[in-house]
Amino acid sequence: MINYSQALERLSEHVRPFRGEMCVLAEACGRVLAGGVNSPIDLPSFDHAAMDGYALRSSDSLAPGSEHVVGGSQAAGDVAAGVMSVACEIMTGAQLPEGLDTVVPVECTQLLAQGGDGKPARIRLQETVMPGANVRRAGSDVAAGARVLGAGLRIEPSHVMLLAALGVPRVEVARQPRVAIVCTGKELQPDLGQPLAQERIYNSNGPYLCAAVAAMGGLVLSCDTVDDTADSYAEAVQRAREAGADLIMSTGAVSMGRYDFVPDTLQRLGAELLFHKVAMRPGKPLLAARLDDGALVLALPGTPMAVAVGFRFFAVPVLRAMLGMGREMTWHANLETPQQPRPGLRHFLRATLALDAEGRLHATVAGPQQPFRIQPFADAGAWVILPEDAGECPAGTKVEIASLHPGQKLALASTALLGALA
Ligand SMILES: Nc1nc2c(c(=O)[nH]1)N[C@H]1C(S)=C(S)[C@@H](COP(=O)(O)OP(=O)(O)OC[C@H]3O[C@@H](n4cnc5c(N)ncnc54)[C@H](O)[C@@H]3O)O[C@H]1N2
Ligand code: MOO
Repeated sequence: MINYSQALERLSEHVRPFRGEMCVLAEACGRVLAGGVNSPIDLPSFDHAAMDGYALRSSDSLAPGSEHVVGGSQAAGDVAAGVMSVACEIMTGAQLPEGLDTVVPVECTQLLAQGGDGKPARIRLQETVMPGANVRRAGSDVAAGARVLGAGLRIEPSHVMLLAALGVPRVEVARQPRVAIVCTGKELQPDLGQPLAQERIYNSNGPYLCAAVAAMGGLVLSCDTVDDTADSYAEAVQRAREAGADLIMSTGAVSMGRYDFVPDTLQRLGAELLFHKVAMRPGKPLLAARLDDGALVLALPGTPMAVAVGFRFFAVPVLRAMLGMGREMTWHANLETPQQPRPGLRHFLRATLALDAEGRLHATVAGPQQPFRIQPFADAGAWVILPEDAGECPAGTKVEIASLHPGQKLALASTALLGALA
């Protein structure tokens, strides 16, 4: 049986990063940059005041008690005043008049005289002002031409703020992977609003995969529920292929049972089998294949945690590679709960994370890890990954961890210590 690393490598050989396409900024959140972005402008684009007050010349006295004639007023959005040789009333965000280079906050001044228009005419400084104080220099955040975001970055709201500030109206992003989902099983009830017949179960894998694909930045083309016949499955795969799927994910019918028709059906469709059965728990019966038009098929075992593991540790790397995102960072934590994994299998365990007072990360593996149980998955914050040769793992063992949710950063269990770790 193939091990996890070999299986992933075999799959990855068939994935190339997708071409880029232009996307307007308003729709770019969650998309992945296909190329780096350089700043077209300085940010800020002009020297401006950081406080409401008065702009001064640092060549004049800035000592407490010094008096200054105020010769104008400048607000954010005002066209720059010409060269000034006396103080100027100024508002936060306003351009500094040429010749002035320092701003004193209004509360650090005393108003001595007003003009007929009610505007300040003369002030006295009450505190020492440092030359250059309270001025935000042009380019001090971002210099024109600087690389601000790199290719492979998933665009988050913070990136949208930066790109908007730079006046970037659209960005080049990787084309979204098109994913079709096929859930097999005559026991499945896809309509969640309907009461269950005694012999049926709600289809939870389908909605999970739809949500997970979308969270990873993929495009769900379809989510079919089909019965336990090879023909229905073949037709659903064929439909997905014709719709232009890059990745077809099915659930169920891939193990040893009488109705486990997936391997034979894919072969009948002319697919190249990449592997079937991976030395891991849960999700061992997983199968990967490639159709002759290049679409990849991940046939996940139907058990809910086999689907979760298959998605997180096979589909996510594939989608990342299609999106040009590169490999994920590896994180580690101290194991809180001793484990005796079965030798030769890679184990993926649902766990919660917490930080201790010294900032060390600890992982507590949820009690029994039966693969049909969904509640511990919903309660978890991360996966603990034990390699095939982990041996006995006492408490305190340093273990690899991965974020529970695809496309998401690690979430800590302790609400007091919620942190951005990745
Ligand atoms: N004799 C053996 N039996 C089994 C083996 C084995 O090695 N030898 N492997 C077990 C393992 S491990 C798994 S995982 C399952 C995988 O079986 P299938 O891929 O054929 O999946 P199904 O039998 O169709 O379903 C398994 C389980 O999951 C439920 N299910 C299926 N689809 C959904 C869905 N969309 N939403 C919610 N739940 C779903 C289904 O009702 C079954 O309970 O095989 C073991 N057997
Ligand atoms: O792959 Mo299975 O999920 O261990 O029952």
